[in-house]
Amino acid sequence: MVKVLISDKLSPAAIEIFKERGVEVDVKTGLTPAELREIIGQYDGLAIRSATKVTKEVLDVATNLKVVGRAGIGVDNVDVKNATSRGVVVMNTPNGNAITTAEHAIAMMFALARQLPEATASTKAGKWEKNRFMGVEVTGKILGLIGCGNIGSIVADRAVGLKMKVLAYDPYLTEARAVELGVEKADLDTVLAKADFITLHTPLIEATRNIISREALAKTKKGVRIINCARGGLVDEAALYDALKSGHVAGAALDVFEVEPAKESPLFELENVVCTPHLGASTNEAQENVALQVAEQISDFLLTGSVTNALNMPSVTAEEAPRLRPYMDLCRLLGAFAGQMTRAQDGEIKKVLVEYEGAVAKLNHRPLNAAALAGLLGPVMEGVNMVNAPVLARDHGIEVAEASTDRTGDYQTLVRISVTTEKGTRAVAGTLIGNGRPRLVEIKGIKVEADFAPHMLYVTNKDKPGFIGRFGTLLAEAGVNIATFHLGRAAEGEDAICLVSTDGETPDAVLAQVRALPLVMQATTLAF
Ligand SMILES: NC(=O)C1=CN([C@@H]2O[C@H](COP(=O)(O)OP(=O)(O)OC[C@H]3O[C@@H](n4cnc5c(N)ncnc54)[C@H](O)[C@@H]3O)[C@@H](O)[C@H]2O)C=CC1
Ligand SMILES: O=C(O)CCC(=O)C(=O)O
Repeated sequence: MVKVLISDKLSPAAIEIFKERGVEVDVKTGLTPAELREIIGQYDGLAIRSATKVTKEVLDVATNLKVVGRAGIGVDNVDVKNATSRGVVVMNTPNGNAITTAEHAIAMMFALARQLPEATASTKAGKWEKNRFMGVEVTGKILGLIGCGNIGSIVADRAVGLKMKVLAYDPYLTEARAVELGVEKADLDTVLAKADFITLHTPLIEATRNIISREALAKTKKGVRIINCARGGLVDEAALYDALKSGHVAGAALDVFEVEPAKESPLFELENVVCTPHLGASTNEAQENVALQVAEQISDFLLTGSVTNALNMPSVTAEEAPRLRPYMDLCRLLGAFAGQMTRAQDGEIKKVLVEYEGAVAKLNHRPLNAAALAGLLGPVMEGVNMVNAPVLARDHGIEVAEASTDRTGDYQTLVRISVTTEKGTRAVAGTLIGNGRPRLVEIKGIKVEADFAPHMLYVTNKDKPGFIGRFGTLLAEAGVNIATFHLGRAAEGEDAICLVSTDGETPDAVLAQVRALPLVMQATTLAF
C-alpha cells in the first residue's frame, strides 16, 4: 500500500480522498526540519502547503518519495531542481485558489482606497473621525497589473467590472489574450508611470525579484497605491517604506513579505499600510478545492501513473494513462537497448530521435520521449527516471527530437529510437503485440523479432557459415542456457545480428570468448 504524509494544515477533505483511494495517510503538522527528515523515508508521497520546506536535506533522506503535492500555487518552499534530479514529481494545484486570491487583491485595493482597517480601529475606539478618512473612488482609475496569468487575469476581469482601466505588464501576455481580457498591454515603465493602483501577480523568480525597486517606485505616479498578494521579495520593502513615509506612495496593501512569518517590520508602524498574514488563499472554498485536488493528483499518480499539474514532468491524463503505459514500457526498453548498444568508445551521445509510426503517432509523445530518455540514460547515469531524464539529457547537451507519421509499414504501430554519437547513428525499433507486450522488431535497420528478457546477449557478426554452431557450443560449454534465439541479417553474406536471451547472466569471461569467435564483430550483454 502506498503511503502519504500530510505535513501542513490541509482541509480534512484530503484525508478522506486518500482513504477512499486506498492510500495510507498520516497527518503530522508542525514538524521541525529534523523531525521531517527522520520520518520522510517511509513515504511515497508528501502533501504540503507553504509551511513545510522540502529542501535538499529533506530530499536526501526521502528514499521512497515519488511525488510532492503542493495544495496551492507557489512552490518556492520546494527545491524543485533537486527534486527533479532525484526523479521526484512536484505538482501544484494552479486553479484551486486563484479566484480567492484575486478576490483578496481586490479586497486589499478597496481597503486601501477607503482606509478600512484604520477607519475600523478609529470607530471601535469611539472616535467617529468622519473628516480623517477621505477615500478615493476606483471607478475610472488605472489599475496597473504586473503579471497577467491565472490570478492576474481574474483580477483584471473584476477590475474591468468595476469600470477601471487595466494596463497589464506581462512579457508572455499575447495581444489576443489582452483583447479578450479587456486590458491594455503595456511595458513596465508605462504601467509604473500611469497606474493609480499597482497590483502584483507574478511568481518570485530572478526576473521579478524587487520588480518594485527603489528605481521603479521613483517612476510611479505620486499618490499611487500598491498591492502585493503574490510573493514577498517582489517589492523592496525598505524602498517602499521610504516612499510611503515621504507620501509619494499613498498606501500599500501587503499579504506577503520578504521574511515570513512577518512578526515585525517598520512597515507595520505606518497607518497607510494594510497587512494580512499571507491570507490570499484562505477561504473555505479555496482550501477545500486545493486539498481535494492535491489528494486526487497524488493518489492518481501513485496508483495509476497519471500526471496532472506537474512542474517537472509532462502531463498524462487518467484517460491516457492506461493507453500510454505499454508504450512507456516499450520506449523505456528500446531506450535501454539503444543505451546499452552505445559503447564508451562511441563517444558522447549527441542526439536522440524518437520516431512514432502508425497508431502510436496519435498519442501524447512527451511522456513517451521522457520514458525513452530514461531507458537510454539509465545504464550510464544513476537514479534516472522519467522526471529527471529530459533535464539530464539537456544538461548533457543531448539534442532530443521526435518525428511522427500516421503511415504504417509492416506494423500497425511502431516506435524507433535512433541514437547519434560521434561515431554514427544506431537505431532500434519495437512494436506492441498481443495485450500490449513490447516486441523488438528492428536493430540497426535489420529485421528481427524478439521479446525483451532480463538477460540478453547481443552479437553482430558476418553472415557466413560456422558462427551459430560455434556460438551455441561455447555457451553450452560455459553452462549458459539459451532461452530464446533470434537471428537477422541485412542481406546474404553481409552483417548479421544474433539476439539471445539466457537463463541468468553471461559471465564476463564467456562474453570475452564470444567476442573472440571468428566472424564476430561485436558482442554485448544486455539487462532489462
Ligand atoms: N497570497 C497568496 O496566498 C497566494 C499567492 N499566490 C502567488 O500569486 C502569484 C501568481 O500566481 P498565478 O497567477 O497562479 O501564476 P501564473 O503562473 O498563472 O501567472 C504568473 C504570470 O506572471 C507572468 N510573469 C512571469 N515573469 C514575469 C515578469 N518578469 N514580469 C511580469 N510578468 C511576469 C507570467 O507570464 C504569468 O502570466 C504566484 O507568485 C503565486 O505563488 C498564489 C496563490 C495564493
Ligand atoms: O497555502 C497558502 O495559504 C498559501 C497559498 C499560496 O501562497 C500559493 O498557493 O502560492
